This record gives sequence, C-alpha cells and structure tokens, in this order.
Amino acid sequence: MVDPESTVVGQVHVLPDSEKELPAGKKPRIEVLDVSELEAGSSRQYKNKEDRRNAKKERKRKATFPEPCSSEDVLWQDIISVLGREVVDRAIEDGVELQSPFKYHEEVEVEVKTISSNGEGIALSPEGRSPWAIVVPLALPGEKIRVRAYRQGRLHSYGDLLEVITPNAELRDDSRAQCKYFGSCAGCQYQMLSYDTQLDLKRDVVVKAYRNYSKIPEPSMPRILSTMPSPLKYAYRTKLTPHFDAPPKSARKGPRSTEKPDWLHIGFNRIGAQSTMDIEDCPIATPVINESYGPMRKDIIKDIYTYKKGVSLLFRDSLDTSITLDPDSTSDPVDRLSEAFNRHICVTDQKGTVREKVGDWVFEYNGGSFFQNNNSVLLPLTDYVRDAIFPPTTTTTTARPTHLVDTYCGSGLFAIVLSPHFDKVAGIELSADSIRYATRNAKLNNIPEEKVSFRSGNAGEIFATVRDFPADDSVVLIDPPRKGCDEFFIQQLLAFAPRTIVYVSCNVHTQARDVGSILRATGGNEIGKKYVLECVRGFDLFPQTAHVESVAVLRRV
Ligand SMILES: C[S@@+](CC[C@H](N)C(=O)[O-])C[C@H]1O[C@@H](n2cnc3c(N)ncnc32)[C@H](O)[C@@H]1O
Repeated sequence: MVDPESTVVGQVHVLPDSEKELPAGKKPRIEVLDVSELEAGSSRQYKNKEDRRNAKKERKRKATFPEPCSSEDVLWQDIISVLGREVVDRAIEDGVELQSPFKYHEEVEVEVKTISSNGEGIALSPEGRSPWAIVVPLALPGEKIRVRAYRQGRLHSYGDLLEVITPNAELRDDSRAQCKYFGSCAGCQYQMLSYDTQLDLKRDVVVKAYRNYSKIPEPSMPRILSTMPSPLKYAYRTKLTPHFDAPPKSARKGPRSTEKPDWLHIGFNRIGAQSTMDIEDCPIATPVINESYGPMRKDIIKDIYTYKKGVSLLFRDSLDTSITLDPDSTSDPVDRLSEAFNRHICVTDQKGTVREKVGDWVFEYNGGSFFQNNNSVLLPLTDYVRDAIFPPTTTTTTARPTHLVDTYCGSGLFAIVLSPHFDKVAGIELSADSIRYATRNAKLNNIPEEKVSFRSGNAGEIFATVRDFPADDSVVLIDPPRKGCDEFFIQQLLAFAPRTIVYVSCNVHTQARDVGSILRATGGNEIGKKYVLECVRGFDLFPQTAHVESVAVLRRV
C-alpha cells in the first residue's frame, strides 16, 4: 500500500527542478515592455488605489510574453501563424490584443483552421468580430464546431467543444477511441485519428519547431523525415502516475463511509481544468500496470482518511526482479534471465528496482528515476541512432567513429546498446542513482570496465574528462530534459568539436533552438559552415497523444 504519510511522487514530481524549468535567456520575438518605465512615464490619473492596481496588472499582463519554447509560446507561435503576423502586430500596436470579442462563457459557432503543436484545434472568430483565435481541444481542421469561450489570453480564448456540427469525415472517426474517458481525460488528444494521421501531425510539429525556433535558413534545412511509428499503439506505456487529493477538512469531520466519497477522484487531469477525474484503467498503459492499479485504488479508498497530503502514485512495468542478477557473473544476462522475461510485475516504490530488456540488453533502474516510457520503440530508436552514426558511406574501418560520449545518459540506454560499435564510451548524468545503475548495467551486460565509464555531474563537465578521445573519431549523443542544453554545454561541445552529434529530444522546440545555435556558432556569420544538419526525424514514443520525440543528426564538414 502507499505510505499515507508521505507524498509518493511520480516522474512529473521527481524530476530535478532544472528539468521542469523552461529555457531562459532568449528574447521573445516581440519586445517585452518595461513595466516600471511605463508606470514612471504615465501621466494618467486614477480614481482610487484599486483603479491604479488594476491598471498596473493590465500593463503587466500586456508586457508579459510566454517564455520562449514553453508550451504557451509554442501555442502563441501557432496563433500568430493562424491570424497572420500583420494582424497580430497591428492588434499589439493598437493595444487591443487582450480585448476578447467574446463574453465569458459565450457560445459561438466557428471553423477550425489548424491543429496546434500541443494537439488542440485552433479556430478563428466568425466574421464581424475582431480577429481572434479560439483554442479547442479535440477539434480538427476543417470542422465547424460550437464552442463555449472561457479563459482568454493574448489574441486567443480557450473554448469547450460543445458540438461538432460538421465533422472532418476524412480525419475523424470517434469509434476509433479505445478509452471510455477519451474526450474528458487530458492524457490523450488523438484517439479519434488514424495512426497514419497521428504520425503526419507529429511530422508537422517537427517542421514547425525548426521553422519557429532554429533560425536555420530554409536552404540549410534538410527535409524532415516521416515520423517513425511505435510498434505498440496501445498498451505501450510502461509508467503511469495517477494522482489524488487528500480529504478536505470538511470531509474529515463528517461521517465516513467505506464507499468512495464523492470528493475523491483518483486518476488524471480533466481537459481544460485543474481538477482530477476518476480513471480506473488506462488503455495506453501496459496490462500489468492496469492489473495493479485497480487493487491499489481500492486500498486508497479504504484508507483515504489517513492521508494528510495529496499523492502522485507510481506504477512501472518491470520484468520479474525476484531472480536477482550477479553483476560479476560473466554468463549472458539474457540466458540467466530467460525465466524472468516471461513474467511482468508492477513496481510502485520509487526506490524499487525496475528491470527492462531492450533487444538482448538488460537494464535495471530505480523506480523513481528516468527511463523511456515506451519499451516497444526502444530498439527501433537505438537502431536508428546507430545507423545514423554509421551511414553506409563510412563502412571502411578508418572512417568509422571509435569513441562515443553519451551526455544526459540516464541509466546508460544509448551508451550500452551502442557500445559494441565503439572502442570507448563515456557517459554523464546528473542523477547519482541513475549513474549507479548505468555502471551496474554495463557490468550486467558484460561490457569490459575499461571500455565504458559513467560519471555523475552536469553534462557539460564531461568534455574536460574525455581529452584523450580523438574529436575526429568521436560521436556526442545528447538527450537532455525538456529544457534542452545550457550555454555552458553548447560551448564545451563546440570546443570539443566531435565529428558527429546526435541530438535526441523529448522537446523538439528546444532541440530546434539548440541545433540552430550549434550551426550558427560554428560557422561564424555563415550559417552551417562547420556542421551540417543532416537529418531530423520524429519518433512516436507516445501514440494517441500529441507528444513527439525527435532525433537530429549533425555532421562536421
Ligand atoms: C530525457 S532523459 C534521457 C536519459 C537517457 N538518455 C535515456 O534515454 O534513458 C534526460 C536525463 O538528463 C538528466 N539530466 C538533467 N539535467 C542534467 C544535466 N544538467 N546534466 C546531466 N544530466 C542531466 C536527467 O536526470 C535525465 O536522466
């Protein structure tokens, strides 16, 4: 059972703060106004303090643009593109960019123009109203819909989808959805679409990300390749983190029943709301997770009044760990574990060991640490990275890179799977726990100690420790958290100047920004002189959702 006294946290909560923050340091495209200057220079008379406070708030709201590359900024770029840059600039110049043409909760019929990179439909205000976008989850391009406008931002409101008046019959088939909560739960955006359409949409996200954030001129951009599918479209998620709130004070005082109280919801966020909705099972999660989740829900309901804080649960699909592995044994771990491979268990403890198999490689890691959440796609992903590093033109032994630097290496996924192709591999990772497991994983998989080394630390520090790696024969793999790489890392990378850089990312927007920086910095003023961006390809790690992973390959020229 869950320890009621402690807040058991899942991935979202255990990420280091650095992972949650979005990158700072880049100026928004539209200049931010200095609020203090505005205030000092203002000659406006206010009726009272309240009036002054409101005016100040309004100015602040106007002056604050979203953090570059944040999901709000990604949406803002989509809104600019739907409304048109001129319309947006004019509205800002006229100071009307926060004046919605819709009243709160007004119902209106609109046509959806496009789908945002975050997976929502974007509709335009009807004729006769000032230009304005309405962001509507689950709505598809070309559809005529009835929405109820609510929260508003700069030149856009959010809308609840009340009715699809004219569906996009080519794209939408609601009977495809395999989850009864699809449409209410915020977890999935795309269950009504064919899988091919999902992959196409994800490719568009990659295209837009490079257009909006890389600043790479069109001629230097390679064609963005089609998105690599996930072998499993449902039942793929090896990690789930449903949550629930602690009993409110009023409920603690009143009579208690053994039934689930009305205020208790164990599950995921509701679309467009901060509230949690009850979800009893999740069809994108693996079977063993769903089998474990049901009984856990019952235990929580039984013991709910013992909880003092809200809890984020953890469920991780693991191969049987009751058969332990001796890392010093030299026999093949796959042979030693053949029985364990037949049985999956669910690990719910942050500190528990989770075991996964990727091809013929065995990985163990801490329940609370990072590991990719879709095992079915990991072999295609690592194979793709291998083939990108060793394209057919580098088949002669002299031309093949011999050294790999795996930065942000987690528990060693890329370093270990790619190790047979290199003479030496070095990995770095911030989490000491993950590094302990990476070192153990290298041993479990019988990789000689002198070949692979892991250290814990800030990614940029690795370059000082691999001075003996010949840059001309080295590959640097980058797989940072969502915020991407910091300037220190990029400077160290450029000083090291490896022959090949493979950048894997769960946030294609920060990837595009960083790849653009790498190309510009190395070419002086002439973009793309020293590295070329050879290819970019999306990978679908999260079918039925709008998320896309992206792999970019850069080669020194
Ligand atoms: C997207 S995960 C990739 C992990 C690994 N490559 C894998 O595929 O399993 C990013 C990793 O970067 C680590 N990390 C975050 N900030 C870091 C930093 N400044 N330096 C090194 N590692 C960092 C996180 O702990 C996390 O394990």
